[in-house]
Amino acid sequence: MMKKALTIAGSDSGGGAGIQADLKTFQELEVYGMSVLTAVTAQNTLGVQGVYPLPYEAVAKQLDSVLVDIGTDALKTGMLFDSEIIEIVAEKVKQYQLNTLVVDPVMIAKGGASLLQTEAILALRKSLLPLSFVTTPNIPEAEVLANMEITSQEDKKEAAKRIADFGVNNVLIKGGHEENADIASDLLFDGEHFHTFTSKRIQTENTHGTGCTFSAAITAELAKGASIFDAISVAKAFITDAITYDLHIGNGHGPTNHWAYKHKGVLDND
Ligand SMILES: Nc1ncnc2c1ncn2[C@@H]1O[C@H](COP(=O)(O)OP(=O)(O)OP(=O)(O)O)[C@@H](O)[C@H]1O
Ligand SMILES: Cc1ncc(COP(=O)(O)O)c(N)n1
Repeated sequence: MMKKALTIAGSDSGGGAGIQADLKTFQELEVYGMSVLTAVTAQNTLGVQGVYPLPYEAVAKQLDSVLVDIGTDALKTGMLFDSEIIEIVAEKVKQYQLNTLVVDPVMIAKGGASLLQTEAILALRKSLLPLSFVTTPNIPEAEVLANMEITSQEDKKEAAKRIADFGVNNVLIKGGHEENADIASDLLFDGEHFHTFTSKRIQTENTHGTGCTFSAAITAELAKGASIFDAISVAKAFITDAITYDLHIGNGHGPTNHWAYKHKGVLDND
């Protein structure tokens, strides 16, 4: 039977990040994709022109509709906007006993627009992280969650441990923002050991939606029953291909190519 994955996130009208990136990734990795919208953004490759949160009732109702009838094998969160939405999601995760929760703690879009109110950090730490199987902060997000600066590999390890202390089983700190490195290296702390997942760093402006796509790929693989290690390995290959075959769409930071992982052969022959 086809496995199911749910994303709880914001809409990116430009199609590169948010709900749209998640559903494209679920489709490519062959799981049945479902979505609960938290907010609509007016967004393109140049930035975010508007943010419109949905009524709280709409978020709760979408969750009930999906979970009462269809259920899910894994779920992820992206843009959650404020603490009230975080509390609703946490309640529903408990109510429906959902164990395979991936929290991508989206805070700020590339151009600087806020996708999470500052007051919501506490709710993220106290209510959602303790219910999570894995969280995938980038470096600035890890700094906020762990309440420390990260300037070295040792700092990264310390931040991962501090975030794990909130009660999340696996912490994966992504290295996409280490722009001076010649590799893109992500650090996993599984509560006991550290592992790194590394690829070459690709020189491109077209990295809109990398974080969303990466966490969606992890979610899809977990839904299919993969271990955390195998899920991250596939997701790393998926995002590396998606960035390698980036799309030159729009006039700013273009999106990645969700099609590339499974269709490299066709793209190479183009
Ligand atoms: N230029 C790059 N070359 C190769 N891999 C990259 C590059 N940029 C990011 N990645 C990889 O993409 C994944 C997402 O990481 P990143 O740190 O960019 O997430 P993010 O900051 O949440 O995304 P965004 O920058 O889109 O908000 C990670 O596996 C990271 O290593
Ligand atoms: C609706 C929405 N959600 C999330 C992101 C962050 O995207 P990313 O960190 O993957 O670039 C975004 N730009 N828009």
